[in-house]
Amino acid sequence: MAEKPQLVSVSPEDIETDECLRTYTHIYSPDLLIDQVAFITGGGSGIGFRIAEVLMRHGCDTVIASRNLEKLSEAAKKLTSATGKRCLPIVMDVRQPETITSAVDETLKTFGRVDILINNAAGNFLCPATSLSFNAFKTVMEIDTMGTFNASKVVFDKWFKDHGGSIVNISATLGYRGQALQVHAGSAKAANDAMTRHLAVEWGPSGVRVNTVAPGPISGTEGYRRLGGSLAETAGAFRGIPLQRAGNKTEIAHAVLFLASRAASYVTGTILVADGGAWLTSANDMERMLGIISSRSAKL
Ligand SMILES: CC/C=C\C/C=C\C/C=C\C/C=C\C/C=C\C/C=C\C=C\C(=O)SCCNC(=O)CCNC(=O)[C@H](O)C(C)(C)COP(=O)(O)OP(=O)(O)OC[C@H]1O[C@@H](n2cnc3c(N)ncnc32)[C@H](O)[C@@H]1OP(=O)(O)O
Ligand SMILES: NC(=O)C1=CN([C@@H]2O[C@H](COP(=O)(O)OP(=O)(O)OC[C@H]3O[C@@H](n4cnc5c(N)ncnc54)[C@H](OP(=O)(O)O)[C@@H]3O)[C@@H](O)[C@H]2O)C=CC1
Repeated sequence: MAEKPQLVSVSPEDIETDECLRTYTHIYSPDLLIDQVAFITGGGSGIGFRIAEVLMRHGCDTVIASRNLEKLSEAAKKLTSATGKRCLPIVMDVRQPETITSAVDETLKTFGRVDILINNAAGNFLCPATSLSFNAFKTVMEIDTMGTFNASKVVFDKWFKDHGGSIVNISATLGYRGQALQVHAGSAKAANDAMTRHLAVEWGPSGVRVNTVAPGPISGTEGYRRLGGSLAETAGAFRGIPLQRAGNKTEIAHAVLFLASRAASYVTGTILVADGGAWLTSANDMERMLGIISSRSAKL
Protein backbone atom coordinates (compact mmCIF):
# COMPACT_ATOMS: atom_id res chain seq x y z
CA MET A 1 0.00 0.00 0.00
CA ALA A 2 1.30 3.46 -0.88
CA GLU A 3 2.49 5.48 2.09
CA LYS A 4 0.13 8.30 3.05
CA PRO A 5 1.69 11.62 2.01
CA GLN A 6 2.84 13.60 5.02
CA LEU A 7 1.03 16.88 5.56
CA VAL A 8 4.02 18.88 6.67
CA SER A 9 4.31 22.64 6.68
CA VAL A 10 6.61 24.49 4.30
CA SER A 11 9.11 24.91 7.10
CA PRO A 12 8.93 22.16 9.70
CA GLU A 13 11.55 23.99 11.75
CA ASP A 14 9.12 26.88 12.22
CA ILE A 15 8.39 26.03 15.81
CA GLU A 16 6.59 28.18 18.38
CA THR A 17 9.17 30.87 18.74
CA ASP A 18 9.86 34.35 17.51
CA GLU A 19 13.43 33.41 16.64
CA CYS A 20 14.36 33.75 12.98
CA LEU A 21 14.20 30.61 10.88
CA ARG A 22 17.24 28.39 11.26
CA THR A 23 17.18 27.49 7.59
CA TYR A 24 15.34 29.16 4.78
CA THR A 25 14.74 28.09 1.19
CA HIS A 26 13.82 30.90 -1.15
CA ILE A 27 10.61 30.47 -3.08
CA TYR A 28 11.15 33.62 -5.12
CA SER A 29 14.34 35.28 -6.27
CA PRO A 30 16.25 36.64 -3.24
CA ASP A 31 16.28 40.10 -4.86
CA LEU A 32 12.54 40.22 -5.55
CA LEU A 33 12.15 43.25 -3.24
CA ILE A 34 15.60 44.74 -3.65
CA ASP A 35 15.86 48.48 -2.78
CA GLN A 36 12.31 48.50 -1.41
CA VAL A 37 11.07 49.42 2.06
CA ALA A 38 8.23 47.68 3.89
CA PHE A 39 6.34 49.12 6.87
CA ILE A 40 4.85 46.38 9.03
CA THR A 41 2.45 47.14 11.88
CA GLY A 42 2.81 44.66 14.73
CA GLY A 43 6.08 43.49 13.14
CA GLY A 44 7.79 42.82 16.48
CA SER A 45 6.09 39.49 17.17
CA GLY A 46 4.13 36.57 15.77
CA ILE A 47 3.06 36.61 12.15
CA GLY A 48 4.24 40.22 11.65
CA PHE A 49 7.76 39.30 12.73
CA ARG A 50 7.90 36.40 10.28
CA ILE A 51 6.53 38.63 7.50
CA ALA A 52 9.36 41.09 8.23
CA GLU A 53 11.91 38.27 8.10
CA VAL A 54 10.67 36.81 4.81
CA LEU A 55 10.40 40.22 3.11
CA MET A 56 13.93 41.07 4.30
CA ARG A 57 15.20 37.75 2.97
CA HIS A 58 13.88 38.94 -0.39
CA GLY A 59 15.96 42.10 -0.32
CA CYS A 60 14.03 44.90 1.34
CA ASP A 61 14.56 46.99 4.44
CA THR A 62 11.75 47.13 6.98
CA VAL A 63 10.13 49.24 9.64
CA ILE A 64 8.44 47.30 12.43
CA ALA A 65 5.96 49.41 14.38
CA SER A 66 3.89 48.73 17.49
CA ARG A 67 3.51 49.85 21.12
CA ASN A 68 6.43 48.20 22.90
CA LEU A 69 9.89 49.59 22.09
CA GLU A 70 11.85 46.98 24.02
CA LYS A 71 10.15 44.14 22.15
CA LEU A 72 10.61 45.92 18.81
CA SER A 73 14.30 46.71 19.37
CA GLU A 74 15.06 43.11 20.28
CA ALA A 75 13.15 41.91 17.21
CA ALA A 76 14.93 44.38 14.91
CA LYS A 77 18.32 43.13 16.10
CA LYS A 78 17.40 39.51 15.38
CA LEU A 79 15.98 40.37 11.97
CA THR A 80 19.02 42.33 10.86
CA SER A 81 21.41 39.73 12.12
CA ALA A 82 19.54 36.93 10.29
CA THR A 83 19.06 38.76 6.98
CA GLY A 84 21.71 41.48 6.70
CA LYS A 85 19.04 44.04 5.86
CA ARG A 86 18.13 47.14 7.86
CA CYS A 87 15.19 47.07 10.28
CA LEU A 88 13.99 50.21 12.05
CA PRO A 89 11.87 49.72 15.19
CA ILE A 90 9.33 52.52 15.82
CA VAL A 91 6.85 52.95 18.65
CA MET A 92 3.38 53.60 17.34
CA ASP A 93 -0.25 52.86 18.23
CA VAL A 94 -2.50 52.20 15.25
CA ARG A 95 -5.36 53.76 17.23
CA GLN A 96 -3.53 57.10 17.31
CA PRO A 97 -3.12 58.60 13.83
CA GLU A 98 -0.61 61.20 15.05
CA THR A 99 1.78 58.44 16.15
CA ILE A 100 1.46 56.84 12.71
CA THR A 101 2.23 60.19 11.08
CA SER A 102 5.43 60.53 13.13
CA ALA A 103 6.38 56.93 12.34
CA VAL A 104 5.97 57.42 8.60
CA ASP A 105 7.91 60.71 8.75
CA GLU A 106 10.73 58.87 10.52
CA THR A 107 10.59 56.10 7.91
CA LEU A 108 10.89 58.57 5.05
CA LYS A 109 13.70 60.42 6.82
CA THR A 110 15.65 57.19 7.35
CA PHE A 111 14.97 55.28 4.14
CA GLY A 112 13.69 57.97 1.77
CA ARG A 113 10.79 55.82 0.59
CA VAL A 114 8.13 53.29 1.51
CA ASP A 115 6.89 50.73 -1.01
CA ILE A 116 4.89 48.21 1.00
CA LEU A 117 2.49 48.57 3.94
CA ILE A 118 1.47 45.45 5.87
CA ASN A 119 -1.51 46.05 8.18
CA ASN A 120 -0.93 43.18 10.59
CA ALA A 121 -1.51 44.68 14.09
CA ALA A 122 -4.64 43.41 15.82
CA GLY A 123 -6.23 42.67 19.18
CA ASN A 124 -8.37 39.66 20.01
CA PHE A 125 -9.63 37.39 22.77
CA LEU A 126 -12.39 34.83 23.16
CA CYS A 127 -15.57 36.24 24.66
CA PRO A 128 -19.27 35.46 24.28
CA ALA A 129 -21.34 38.36 22.96
CA THR A 130 -23.44 38.46 26.12
CA SER A 131 -20.34 39.08 28.28
CA LEU A 132 -18.61 41.40 25.83
CA SER A 133 -18.71 45.01 27.06
CA PHE A 134 -19.46 47.84 24.65
CA ASN A 135 -15.95 49.10 25.25
CA ALA A 136 -14.43 45.69 24.49
CA PHE A 137 -16.18 45.56 21.09
CA LYS A 138 -15.15 49.16 20.38
CA THR A 139 -11.54 48.50 21.38
CA VAL A 140 -11.15 45.64 18.90
CA MET A 141 -12.84 47.66 16.14
CA GLU A 142 -10.48 50.56 16.89
CA ILE A 143 -7.35 48.41 16.69
CA ASP A 144 -8.27 46.10 13.82
CA THR A 145 -10.48 48.24 11.58
CA MET A 146 -9.73 51.89 12.40
CA GLY A 147 -6.06 50.93 12.83
CA THR A 148 -5.93 49.48 9.33
CA PHE A 149 -7.62 52.55 7.85
CA ASN A 150 -5.43 54.95 9.86
CA ALA A 151 -2.15 53.41 8.72
CA SER A 152 -3.33 53.06 5.10
CA LYS A 153 -4.45 56.69 4.92
CA VAL A 154 -1.28 58.12 6.45
CA VAL A 155 1.01 56.08 4.16
CA PHE A 156 -1.14 56.93 1.12
CA ASP A 157 -1.19 60.67 1.87
CA LYS A 158 2.50 60.88 2.67
CA TRP A 159 3.93 58.67 -0.08
CA PHE A 160 1.77 56.24 -2.05
CA LYS A 161 -0.42 58.85 -3.73
CA ASP A 162 2.62 60.20 -5.62
CA HIS A 163 4.74 57.03 -5.92
CA GLY A 164 2.34 54.08 -5.86
CA GLY A 165 2.76 51.13 -3.54
CA SER A 166 1.31 47.90 -2.25
CA ILE A 167 -0.86 47.36 0.82
CA VAL A 168 -1.48 43.91 2.30
CA ASN A 169 -4.00 43.61 5.13
CA ILE A 170 -4.07 40.59 7.45
CA SER A 171 -7.62 39.36 7.98
CA ALA A 172 -8.91 35.97 9.28
CA THR A 173 -11.31 33.36 7.96
CA LEU A 174 -12.86 32.88 11.39
CA GLY A 175 -15.88 35.03 10.52
CA TYR A 176 -16.61 33.47 7.15
CA ARG A 177 -19.10 30.98 8.57
CA GLY A 178 -19.94 32.76 11.79
CA GLN A 179 -18.34 31.52 14.99
CA ALA A 180 -19.05 31.72 18.70
CA LEU A 181 -16.97 33.99 20.99
CA GLN A 182 -15.63 36.05 18.11
CA VAL A 183 -18.27 38.63 17.16
CA HIS A 184 -15.84 41.51 17.83
CA ALA A 185 -12.89 40.18 15.78
CA GLY A 186 -15.07 38.63 13.06
CA SER A 187 -16.93 41.91 12.56
CA ALA A 188 -13.71 43.93 12.52
CA LYS A 189 -12.04 41.65 9.96
CA ALA A 190 -15.16 41.61 7.77
CA ALA A 191 -15.07 45.41 7.68
CA ASN A 192 -11.40 45.22 6.70
CA ASP A 193 -12.19 42.85 3.83
CA ALA A 194 -14.66 45.44 2.51
CA MET A 195 -12.07 48.19 3.05
CA THR A 196 -9.62 46.25 0.88
CA ARG A 197 -12.04 46.34 -2.05
CA HIS A 198 -13.04 49.99 -1.58
CA LEU A 199 -9.47 51.27 -1.33
CA ALA A 200 -8.35 49.09 -4.25
CA VAL A 201 -10.92 50.88 -6.41
CA GLU A 202 -10.16 54.39 -5.12
CA TRP A 203 -6.37 54.13 -5.07
CA GLY A 204 -5.77 51.92 -8.12
CA PRO A 205 -5.42 54.94 -10.42
CA SER A 206 -2.56 56.16 -8.16
CA GLY A 207 -0.69 52.89 -8.74
CA VAL A 208 -1.61 51.44 -5.36
CA ARG A 209 -2.64 47.79 -5.04
CA VAL A 210 -4.62 46.78 -1.95
CA ASN A 211 -5.00 43.10 -1.06
CA THR A 212 -5.63 40.85 1.93
CA VAL A 213 -4.33 37.57 3.26
CA ALA A 214 -6.90 35.72 5.39
CA PRO A 215 -5.27 33.11 7.67
CA GLY A 216 -6.94 30.28 9.56
CA PRO A 217 -5.36 29.13 12.84
CA ILE A 218 -1.62 29.90 12.74
CA SER A 219 0.51 28.40 15.49
CA GLY A 220 3.38 29.95 17.41
CA THR A 221 1.86 33.37 18.18
CA GLU A 222 0.38 35.21 21.14
CA GLY A 223 -2.92 35.39 19.23
CA TYR A 224 -2.99 31.61 18.79
CA ARG A 225 -2.24 31.09 22.48
CA ARG A 226 -4.94 33.55 23.57
CA LEU A 227 -7.52 31.88 21.39
CA GLY A 228 -6.75 28.46 22.82
CA GLY A 229 -4.84 27.23 19.77
CA SER A 230 -2.44 24.88 21.60
CA LEU A 231 -5.27 23.37 23.61
CA ALA A 232 -7.32 22.97 20.44
CA GLU A 233 -4.39 21.30 18.70
CA THR A 234 -3.78 18.84 21.55
CA ALA A 235 -7.47 17.93 21.54
CA GLY A 236 -7.34 17.23 17.81
CA ALA A 237 -9.65 20.11 16.87
CA PHE A 238 -7.82 20.78 13.63
CA ARG A 239 -8.37 17.28 12.23
CA GLY A 240 -11.49 18.62 10.53
CA ILE A 241 -9.44 21.09 8.49
CA PRO A 242 -8.83 19.62 4.99
CA LEU A 243 -5.04 19.96 5.47
CA GLN A 244 -5.51 18.52 8.99
CA ARG A 245 -3.34 20.95 10.91
CA ALA A 246 -2.84 24.57 11.93
CA GLY A 247 -0.73 26.66 9.58
CA ASN A 248 2.59 28.25 10.43
CA LYS A 249 3.84 31.83 10.26
CA THR A 250 6.10 31.22 7.27
CA GLU A 251 3.15 30.05 5.22
CA ILE A 252 1.34 33.31 5.87
CA ALA A 253 4.48 35.33 5.16
CA HIS A 254 4.81 33.65 1.76
CA ALA A 255 1.23 34.56 0.84
CA VAL A 256 1.97 38.15 1.90
CA LEU A 257 5.21 38.19 -0.08
CA PHE A 258 3.36 37.21 -3.25
CA LEU A 259 0.73 39.92 -2.89
CA ALA A 260 3.18 42.61 -1.79
CA SER A 261 5.60 42.01 -4.66
CA ARG A 262 5.60 42.58 -8.39
CA ALA A 263 4.71 38.88 -8.77
CA ALA A 264 1.15 40.13 -8.13
CA SER A 265 1.42 43.29 -10.25
CA TYR A 266 -2.07 42.87 -11.78
CA VAL A 267 -3.75 41.73 -8.55
CA THR A 268 -5.75 44.18 -6.48
CA GLY A 269 -8.84 44.10 -4.26
CA THR A 270 -8.48 40.39 -3.65
CA ILE A 271 -8.50 38.20 -0.55
CA LEU A 272 -6.06 35.30 -0.55
CA VAL A 273 -7.33 32.69 1.89
CA ALA A 274 -4.51 30.73 3.57
CA ASP A 275 -6.33 28.50 6.03
CA GLY A 276 -5.74 24.91 4.90
CA GLY A 277 -9.34 24.87 3.67
CA ALA A 278 -10.63 25.37 7.25
CA TRP A 279 -13.60 27.59 6.53
CA LEU A 280 -14.89 25.33 3.76
CA THR A 281 -15.57 22.46 6.12
CA SER A 282 -18.00 21.69 8.90
CA ALA A 283 -17.14 23.85 11.89
CA ASN A 284 -18.30 21.14 14.31
CA ASP A 285 -14.90 20.13 15.69
CA MET A 286 -13.79 23.68 16.19
CA GLU A 287 -17.11 24.80 17.61
CA ARG A 288 -16.90 21.95 20.13
CA MET A 289 -13.38 23.05 21.07
CA LEU A 290 -14.51 26.61 21.58
CA GLY A 291 -17.14 25.25 23.97
CA ILE A 292 -14.48 23.34 25.93
CA ILE A 293 -12.10 26.29 25.96
CA SER A 294 -14.72 28.78 27.10
CA SER A 295 -15.96 26.50 29.84
CA ARG A 296 -12.39 26.16 31.20
CA SER A 297 -11.62 29.85 31.28
CA ALA A 298 -13.79 32.94 31.07
CA LYS A 299 -10.80 35.04 30.04
CA LEU A 300 -7.91 33.52 28.09
C1 LIG B 1 -10.89 29.17 10.27
C2 LIG B 1 -10.60 28.61 11.58
C3 LIG B 1 -10.50 29.70 12.57
C4 LIG B 1 -10.62 29.54 13.82
C5 LIG B 1 -10.70 28.26 14.49
C6 LIG B 1 -11.70 28.37 15.54
C7 LIG B 1 -11.71 27.69 16.63
C8 LIG B 1 -10.68 26.74 16.96
C9 LIG B 1 -10.58 26.55 18.36
C10 LIG B 1 -9.80 27.32 19.09
C11 LIG B 1 -8.98 28.45 18.54
C12 LIG B 1 -7.72 27.98 18.06
C13 LIG B 1 -6.84 28.69 17.39
C14 LIG B 1 -6.96 30.13 17.03
C15 LIG B 1 -7.50 30.28 15.70
C16 LIG B 1 -7.61 31.39 15.07
C17 LIG B 1 -7.17 32.70 15.61
C18 LIG B 1 -7.85 33.77 14.87
C19 LIG B 1 -7.60 35.04 15.01
C20 LIG B 1 -6.55 35.54 15.79
C21 LIG B 1 -6.43 36.85 15.90
C22 LIG B 1 -5.38 37.38 16.65
O1 LIG B 1 -4.56 36.67 17.06
S1 LIG B 1 -5.29 39.06 16.92
C23 LIG B 1 -3.80 39.29 17.83
C24 LIG B 1 -3.91 38.86 19.24
N1 LIG B 1 -3.01 39.65 20.00
C25 LIG B 1 -3.43 40.56 20.82
O2 LIG B 1 -4.60 40.68 21.11
C26 LIG B 1 -2.37 41.44 21.40
C27 LIG B 1 -2.89 42.85 21.61
N2 LIG B 1 -3.99 42.83 22.57
C28 LIG B 1 -4.27 43.82 23.45
O3 LIG B 1 -3.63 44.85 23.44
C29 LIG B 1 -5.41 43.63 24.43
O4 LIG B 1 -5.68 42.31 24.63
C30 LIG B 1 -6.71 44.35 23.98
C31 LIG B 1 -7.16 43.87 22.59
C32 LIG B 1 -7.80 44.06 24.99
C33 LIG B 1 -6.50 45.86 23.93
O5 LIG B 1 -5.82 46.28 25.09
P1 LIG B 1 -6.19 47.68 25.83
O6 LIG B 1 -6.30 48.77 24.89
O7 LIG B 1 -5.22 47.83 26.95
O8 LIG B 1 -7.64 47.43 26.34
P2 LIG B 1 -8.17 47.06 27.80
O9 LIG B 1 -8.36 48.34 28.53
O10 LIG B 1 -7.36 46.00 28.45
O11 LIG B 1 -9.59 46.43 27.45
C34 LIG B 1 -10.55 47.16 26.70
C35 LIG B 1 -11.90 46.51 26.96
O12 LIG B 1 -11.86 45.12 26.53
C36 LIG B 1 -12.18 44.25 27.62
N3 LIG B 1 -11.39 43.02 27.53
C37 LIG B 1 -10.06 42.93 27.49
N4 LIG B 1 -9.68 41.64 27.43
C38 LIG B 1 -10.82 40.92 27.46
C39 LIG B 1 -11.08 39.51 27.45
N5 LIG B 1 -10.09 38.61 27.42
N6 LIG B 1 -12.37 39.10 27.48
C40 LIG B 1 -13.37 40.01 27.53
N7 LIG B 1 -13.19 41.38 27.54
C41 LIG B 1 -11.93 41.79 27.52
C42 LIG B 1 -11.79 45.06 28.85
O13 LIG B 1 -12.48 44.56 30.00
C43 LIG B 1 -12.22 46.48 28.43
O14 LIG B 1 -13.60 46.63 28.53
P3 LIG B 1 -14.27 47.46 29.77
O15 LIG B 1 -15.73 47.48 29.45
O16 LIG B 1 -13.96 46.66 31.01
O17 LIG B 1 -13.64 48.81 29.79
N1 LIG C 1 -2.46 33.52 14.95
C1 LIG C 1 -3.59 33.19 14.34
O1 LIG C 1 -4.08 32.05 14.46
C2 LIG C 1 -4.28 34.17 13.46
C3 LIG C 1 -3.88 35.48 13.35
N2 LIG C 1 -4.55 36.32 12.50
C4 LIG C 1 -4.12 37.71 12.33
O2 LIG C 1 -2.72 37.79 12.17
C5 LIG C 1 -2.23 39.03 12.68
C6 LIG C 1 -1.09 38.79 13.65
O3 LIG C 1 -1.57 38.04 14.76
P1 LIG C 1 -0.61 37.16 15.67
O4 LIG C 1 0.77 37.22 15.14
O5 LIG C 1 -1.27 35.87 15.85
O6 LIG C 1 -0.71 37.92 17.06
P2 LIG C 1 0.34 38.74 17.96
O7 LIG C 1 -0.38 39.03 19.22
O8 LIG C 1 1.66 38.07 18.04
O9 LIG C 1 0.56 40.05 17.12
C7 LIG C 1 -0.23 41.18 17.24
C8 LIG C 1 0.71 42.35 17.01
O10 LIG C 1 -0.07 43.54 16.94
C9 LIG C 1 0.59 44.54 17.71
N3 LIG C 1 -0.43 45.48 18.18
C10 LIG C 1 -1.52 45.19 18.93
N4 LIG C 1 -2.20 46.30 19.19
C11 LIG C 1 -1.55 47.32 18.58
C12 LIG C 1 -1.77 48.71 18.47
N5 LIG C 1 -2.81 49.29 19.06
N6 LIG C 1 -0.89 49.46 17.75
C13 LIG C 1 0.18 48.88 17.16
N7 LIG C 1 0.44 47.57 17.22
C14 LIG C 1 -0.41 46.80 17.92
C15 LIG C 1 1.28 43.80 18.84
O11 LIG C 1 2.43 44.50 19.30
P3 LIG C 1 2.46 45.37 20.68
O12 LIG C 1 1.74 44.57 21.71
O13 LIG C 1 3.93 45.57 20.90
O14 LIG C 1 1.79 46.65 20.35
C16 LIG C 1 1.71 42.52 18.14
O15 LIG C 1 3.01 42.67 17.60
C17 LIG C 1 -3.44 39.73 13.27
O16 LIG C 1 -3.99 40.61 12.33
C18 LIG C 1 -4.39 38.58 13.54
O17 LIG C 1 -5.74 38.99 13.61
C19 LIG C 1 -5.61 35.90 11.76
C20 LIG C 1 -6.04 34.62 11.85
C21 LIG C 1 -5.41 33.66 12.71
